[in-house]
Amino acid sequence: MEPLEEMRKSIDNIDNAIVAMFAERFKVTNKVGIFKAENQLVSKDHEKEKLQFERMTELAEQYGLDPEFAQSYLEAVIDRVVKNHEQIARSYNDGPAT
Ligand SMILES: O=C(O)C(=O)C[C@]1(C(=O)O)C=C[C@@H](O)C=C1
Repeated sequence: MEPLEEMRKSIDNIDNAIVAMFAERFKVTNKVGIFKAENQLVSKDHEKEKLQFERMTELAEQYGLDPEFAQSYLEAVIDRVVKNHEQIARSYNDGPAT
C-alpha cells in the first residue's frame, strides 16, 4: 500500500473507533437522562462539568493534545447531552398517564 493510502487507512480506523466510543458515551448519558427525568433532577450539573473540564485539560496535556481543542470537544458533546436530557425529560413528563 502507498504511504498516503496507509496513513488514510489508519485515520479511517481511528474515526471508526471514535464514532463507536461516541455511540457508547451517548448510550450511557441517555440512561443518565432517564434517571434524571425519573428523579426530577436538572439536566445540567455545573459542579460535575467543572470537574470534567479540569480532567479533560489534564488528559489533553498528558496526551500532548491542545487543551483548548479538548475543551471545545467536551463542550460540544455536553451541549448535545444536555439537549438530549431535556428532550427525555419532556417526553417523560408528557408521557401517557399510567
Ligand atoms: O454526569 C452527569 O450528570 C451527566 O449528565 C453527564 C454530563 C456529561 O455528558 O459529561 C452531561 C451533563 C452534565 O451537566 C454533566 C455531565
